[in-house]
Amino acid sequence: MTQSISLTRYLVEQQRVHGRIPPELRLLIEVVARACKRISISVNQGALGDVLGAAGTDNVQGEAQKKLDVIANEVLIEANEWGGHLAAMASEEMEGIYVVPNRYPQGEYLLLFDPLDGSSNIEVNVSIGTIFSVLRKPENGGAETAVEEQDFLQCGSRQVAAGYCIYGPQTTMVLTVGDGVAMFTLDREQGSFVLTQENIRIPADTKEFAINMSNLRHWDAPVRRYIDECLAGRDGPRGKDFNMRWVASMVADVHRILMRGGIFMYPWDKREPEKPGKLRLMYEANPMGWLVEQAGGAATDGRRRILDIQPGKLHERVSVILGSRNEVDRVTSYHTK
Ligand SMILES: O=P(O)(O)OC[C@H]1O[C@](O)(COP(=O)(O)O)[C@@H](O)[C@@H]1O
Ligand SMILES: [Mg+2]
Ligand SMILES: [Mg+2]
Repeated sequence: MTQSISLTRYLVEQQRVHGRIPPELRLLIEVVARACKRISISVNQGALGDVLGAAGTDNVQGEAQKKLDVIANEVLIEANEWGGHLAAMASEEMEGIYVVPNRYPQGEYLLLFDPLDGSSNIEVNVSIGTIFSVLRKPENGGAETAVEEQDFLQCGSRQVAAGYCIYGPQTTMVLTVGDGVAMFTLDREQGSFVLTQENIRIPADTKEFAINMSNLRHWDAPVRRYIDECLAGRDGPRGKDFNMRWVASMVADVHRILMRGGIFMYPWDKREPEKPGKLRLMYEANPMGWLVEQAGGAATDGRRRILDIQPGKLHERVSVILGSRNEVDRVTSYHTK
């Protein structure tokens, strides 16, 4: 019988054998994974646990919060604030950054998260997830300097770890520390994440696209052209039929793309022209963009590599095109030519 490898063992090997991550980062990822296990329990309780429905509050983006958005946010903060690995956290559900209180040991990392992605799917029992990104606190004055929002405004290419946990038929954590993408499935009997796939690769070509088609009339010409060509199928310029999937949980759509390829798009559209996109750069597009690149795919906003975008603010939005490399390159070329 082959021995199963837990997330903890995988991370210890990344640290000790391969020297890819320092011990503090390993411990930080383990705490995030523990928090995700806790969130998974709440998600599974559903109607039994009084966790469904609206929280009755709005977040900083003016979106109505679900009870689970708030619960997941609290779980992540409580699990991480006393561990000693973090200087501060930022979340989709909090307007400003959360600086680790000085009664707890201070660390060198910054953690960003979308505590519950795909909130519109909570009540209908469709996959949702937690997305996270880890940056290093910039060395702009030593460990004693107070951390500020400005410290978070780093390009995605500076991430030191990123991942998501999807709460679906299985609870699965997908992670990169910059050396490929690994997947861990939660073994509920053992209570631990077990390595179930390493070195995930996204095929360069695909016949599957993911976009919210109801926004078609609002799209810009390059996106419209790309989708029109897909819809024309084998009779059109692409010479092949395409399939469409849209879960409306970015975690679930990206997970499918990591497992079997595809392209995901949430582009800029004319409804709110001053808004660059719907999705958030720092805790949705950056971690997902890095995972996809680490699996051999690509991620752009139509013109720029997502990971090269310099954020101007914490909750910055961005247009997102990611997945199978040849398709992303094609849509990007439609924008730039
Ligand atoms: O409802 P729409 O417009 O299809 O948008 C779906 C997209 O919005 C999101 O739900 C936004 O994330 P949140 O649920 O964290 O706000 C993505 O996960 C998803 O891809
Ligand atoms: Mg989200
Ligand atoms: Mg969310």
